[in-house]
Parts: sequence; C-alpha cells; structure tokens
Amino acid sequence: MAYLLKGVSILGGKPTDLHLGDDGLITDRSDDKAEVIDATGLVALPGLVDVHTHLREPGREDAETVETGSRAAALGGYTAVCAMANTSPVADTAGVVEQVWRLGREAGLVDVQPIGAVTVGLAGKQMAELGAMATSAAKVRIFSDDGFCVADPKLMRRALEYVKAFDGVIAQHAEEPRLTEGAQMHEGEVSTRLGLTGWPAVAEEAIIARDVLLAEHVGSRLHVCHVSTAGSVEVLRQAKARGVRVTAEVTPHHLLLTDEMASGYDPVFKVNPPLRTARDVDALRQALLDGVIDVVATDHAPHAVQDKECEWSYARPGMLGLETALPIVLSVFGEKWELIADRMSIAPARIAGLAGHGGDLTKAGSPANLTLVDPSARWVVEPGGLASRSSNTPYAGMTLPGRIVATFLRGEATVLDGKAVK
Ligand SMILES: NC(=O)N[C@@H](CC(=O)O)C(=O)O
Ligand SMILES: [Zn+2]
Ligand SMILES: [Zn+2]
Repeated sequence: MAYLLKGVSILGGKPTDLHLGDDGLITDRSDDKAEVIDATGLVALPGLVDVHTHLREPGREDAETVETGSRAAALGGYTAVCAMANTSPVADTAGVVEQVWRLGREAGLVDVQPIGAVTVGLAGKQMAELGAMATSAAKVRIFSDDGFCVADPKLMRRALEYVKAFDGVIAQHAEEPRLTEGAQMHEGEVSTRLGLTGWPAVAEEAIIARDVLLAEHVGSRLHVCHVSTAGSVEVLRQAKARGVRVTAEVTPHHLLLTDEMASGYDPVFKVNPPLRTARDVDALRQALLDGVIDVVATDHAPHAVQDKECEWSYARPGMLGLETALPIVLSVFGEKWELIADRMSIAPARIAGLAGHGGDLTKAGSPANLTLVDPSARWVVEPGGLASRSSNTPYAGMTLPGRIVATFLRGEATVLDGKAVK
C-alpha cells in the first residue's frame, strides 16, 4: 500500500509531505490511493538498525523468539536487527544461521540478519565454518562469540584474517576471562561495600588494546561490543587516530545507569559488561558525540523469570533494550536528530553491510525503511506491557520521552498508531 505522511519533520527539519510508494520505495510522486497519515509534530528517522540483539531462538523460546523479538524491535523503531549467535544450538553453521534468517523473513517485522559464531560452540578452541555461513542464504558478515571473549590471540588473529576475504568483521565481547573469574559487578567502591566479586575495567581494556593491535597488524575490521569504560574509550581514540579499522558500540544502559544500581541486589541490574561509574558514563556519552564510539547497540538480552528473579549471584546477566533504546538516547542527549540517525541507523547499517537500511529519506528511490517518533509524548515503562516475551527491563516505572508511532519496512507498516500490525 502507498502512504502519504503529511506534515512530517524529516530529522527535525521543516514539516513536509513524504510519499511512500506501493513498490516499497520513497517517491516524489503523489498517489490518489495512498493512505494519508497526519504526521504533524512527528519526526521521521531512517529505520533503526541494531548490530547486537539476542533473540534466543533456537533453544530458549521461553525467553524470546525471532517473532516476539522482531515485534519488540519494530515497536522500538527498528527495521533491522543483527541476531547474536549464542543460541542453542549455537549459530556456528550455515544450517543454523539460515534457520534464523528464515524465521525472520516469516515474521516479516524487521530484517533479521544473523551473526555467526567465531568458534565452534562458542568454546574458543576451533574456528567455526565462517566461509560457509558467509556464502549461505543468510550472507553472514558479522561474526561474534558474544557472551564469551575470543581470548586466544592466535585464534582471534586467524579469524580477523579469514573474514577479510568477504569484507566481514569480528565483533568482540572484550573480557579477559582470567581477570573476571567469579565476577558479579564492576570492581570498585560499590563492589567492596556490597561484598561482591569485582569485574575490573582493565579486563575489558586489555582485550581491546590487544585486538586493535591485531586488527592493525593484519589490516582487518574489528568491532568492539558494548564498550563500558573510560579507559576503553581512550584505547579506541588512539587506535582510530592511527587509522585502525575499528568500530565500537555502546548500549543505552551504559549511557545512563551506574554500579550504584546494584546496591539493592536486584538482579535486573546485573549485566555484562557490568554497569560502571558515573565517570565512565560521562566518557561514553562524550565518545558517542565525538564519534570515537560509532553506534548505539541494544544488547537486548531477554531472560526468563526464573533466570532473573533469584539471588544476584545465580542470576543471568543481561537486560531488555529494543523497546526503550530510542527513548533512553533521547533522554540522555535530547533531540539531536542527525546524531541519533547516524549512531542508531546509518552507521550500524554500514557496519553490518545492510545496504537497504540507514538510507536518505529525502531521496526518491531509497527503500522506505523508516520510523515516526512523537518526541513530545511521555510514557511509563511497564515490564508486563512490553512486546518482548521477557520482562527484565531496568527502566520499570520510569517515565521516558519519545513514543514510536509508526514503523515502515520497505513501505509496509509494521507499527501503526503505536501498535504492531501483526
Ligand atoms: N549482555 C549480557 O549480560 N548478556 C548477554 C551476553 C552478552 O552480551 O555478553 C546474553 O546473552 O544474555
Ligand atoms: Zn557480550
Ligand atoms: Zn550480547
């Protein structure tokens, strides 16, 4: 169906009419049969792209499925998500990544781009069949053992070299495992007070420093997952200044929350890497503004009730992110629409190699992948009201700015009036 978005503000610009053709492309021609949407006061952004999403299928469909996660994504303004490989079975073969890719197509709410594992079973011992995943129907370009660090430097080097053949990228979960044995939260004053084993900042920074040197040595692309410390930002700043091909992401929760949240021992705040200090939060915000950190990625990590509502030390790390990412970024940075479009759509689409996403909404012929935001709306986060199958949001009860009114995937509405269409 064709749509006419009347009076919409593209990236905060002057109100205009935006035509979505029934061929799924943006057009400058009007169509008498187009469905008219009054978009007065709404801001159009290119559809958001998440380079780091956990969809839990196959294996933990009780926590999330490709379909429920896709619905949460569309409601959050996303048109594409990259699905992490730490499923059960692990996405370490062409068969599994094709299964996830097909499930995404069947759900039809966002483009689900599978990420392939770097090592067999995420065990860190033997390289997975990266080439077969790259040439499969899923056309995998990002490889990651996320959840675990590719700690073996020789294996990391080989993986970096291998993916060069198809312009792939290794997304590293930077955590030196020997420095985080038994870790429960950020190592600092708060962990000392609470008596919980600490996860020191250096465990992240040491791996990023090693990996940027490896990537520089072999001339490959490296992507750093969920950067969480001020020291990591400095390592990245220096590497980028030298021309190393490294990109990095920060999560909404690391841009807002601190280790103080652990004080009540509520496991909803347990996450990997852990929430850090206010000084780290400030450095991460500045790095996103400067472009030292390229993108905001959700690290949407749904967990079933029994894995989260238990004693802190037994709880799984991870928190929901897809439905709250844009509101959190809006509350931290305000209405910086150009910045938001770049860090949440254009740059992630480029990193993931998703050509149809992160396009120019003013250009006729671009795929109509976009979302409409009402920046003046306020809403209260209710865990049970989210579309995700899980409810482990750290923002329960918070009032957030910005509501997603509509999302379009190749010109088809996936969200209308703030509700998913299927
Ligand atoms: N972020 C988390 O705390 N958990 C993630 C794994 C990960 O991103 O490392 C998960 O899969 O639950
Ligand atoms: Zn991780
Ligand atoms: Zn993750």
